[in-house]
Amino acid sequence: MARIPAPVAAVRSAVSRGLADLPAGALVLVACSGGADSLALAAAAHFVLGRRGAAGRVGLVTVDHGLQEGSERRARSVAAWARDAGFDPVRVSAVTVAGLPGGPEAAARTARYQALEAAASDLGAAAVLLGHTRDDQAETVLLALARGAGPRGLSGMPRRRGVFRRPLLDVSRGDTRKACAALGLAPWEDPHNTDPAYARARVRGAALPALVAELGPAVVGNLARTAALVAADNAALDELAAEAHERARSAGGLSAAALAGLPAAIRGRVLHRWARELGAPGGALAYRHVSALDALVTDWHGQGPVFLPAGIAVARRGSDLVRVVAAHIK
Ligand SMILES: Nc1ncnc2c1ncn2[C@@H]1O[C@H](COP(=O)(O)OP(=O)(O)OP(=O)(O)O)[C@@H](O)[C@H]1O
Repeated sequence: MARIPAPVAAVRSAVSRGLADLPAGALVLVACSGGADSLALAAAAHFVLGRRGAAGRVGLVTVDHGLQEGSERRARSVAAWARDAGFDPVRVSAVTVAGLPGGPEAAARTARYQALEAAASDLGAAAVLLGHTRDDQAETVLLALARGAGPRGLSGMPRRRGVFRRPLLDVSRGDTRKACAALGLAPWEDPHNTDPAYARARVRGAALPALVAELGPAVVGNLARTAALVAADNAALDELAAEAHERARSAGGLSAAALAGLPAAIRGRVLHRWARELGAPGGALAYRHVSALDALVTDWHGQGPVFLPAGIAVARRGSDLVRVVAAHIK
């Protein structure tokens, strides 16, 4: 029997581990752009679930963002390959990106995840697989470090969230490419991946290779491992903060005395949670907002209210932090 090339085996075993808990007969969808990562993922999911016989069901969804010349053709050709290869069901989801908030990259991502979630729910899928690799995770961590993101950003992409799973977070991009080559699959090259207009493309093309050249190839895996370690710490601190938040509630808002006794890492999280609860949107709530709230607790000298995004104001009244409306601000 011919030996299975090592990169093919690496991708298959990662997928097999990532799907081990799924019940027999559950439908798994692969989110496939046609790029090397998700093509290798699709081939591996097909193999792994195929071995389960009638108990393994694997479909494929490809999203047409309609942003690039030829995107419809690409989506059709990924779908045609999938049907030939035996994926069932196969769906092309066309989305409208214009009008969604954020830059073009963020808007495309939002539209894509919505379409994938909708496909999972229409088709009754138990999981949607994404092809993010160890290299993608390392890039995410580096970008998060560079913009001063806290532990939430440094946690990188989760292995699972809702219906989504990322079974390739321990597999290198080199291996997904080699797996495609070994299987005779010709991946689509996304021009955005090398377009220097995108920060991620510059990290991929220049920043991370420079770190690897200076510090050695282990940097990529080490950055990805940092994400996993920080994610575990962060989850534990979030849980402690949720409990501390309940204890710090007072009739009017939050008790400054209860907050003052907390470690800074927990206090900051409680203040962040409370600001979200008051209606401040997560994306707009920044470090400086939470720091200003914190100063109402730890550096109280009669300062005025703190203004949060979405027109929310918080002031200290006696020993409490309370939400105030503009008319009551003195
Ligand atoms: N147009 C699309 N249709 C379906 N799934 C997509 C699409 N674009 C991205 N995805 C999913 O999101 C994952 C991450 O995509 P992204 O473009 O950020 O990274 P990538 O490393 O270039 O992935 P790939 O090599 O698979 O294109 C992909 O691996 C795939 O699972």
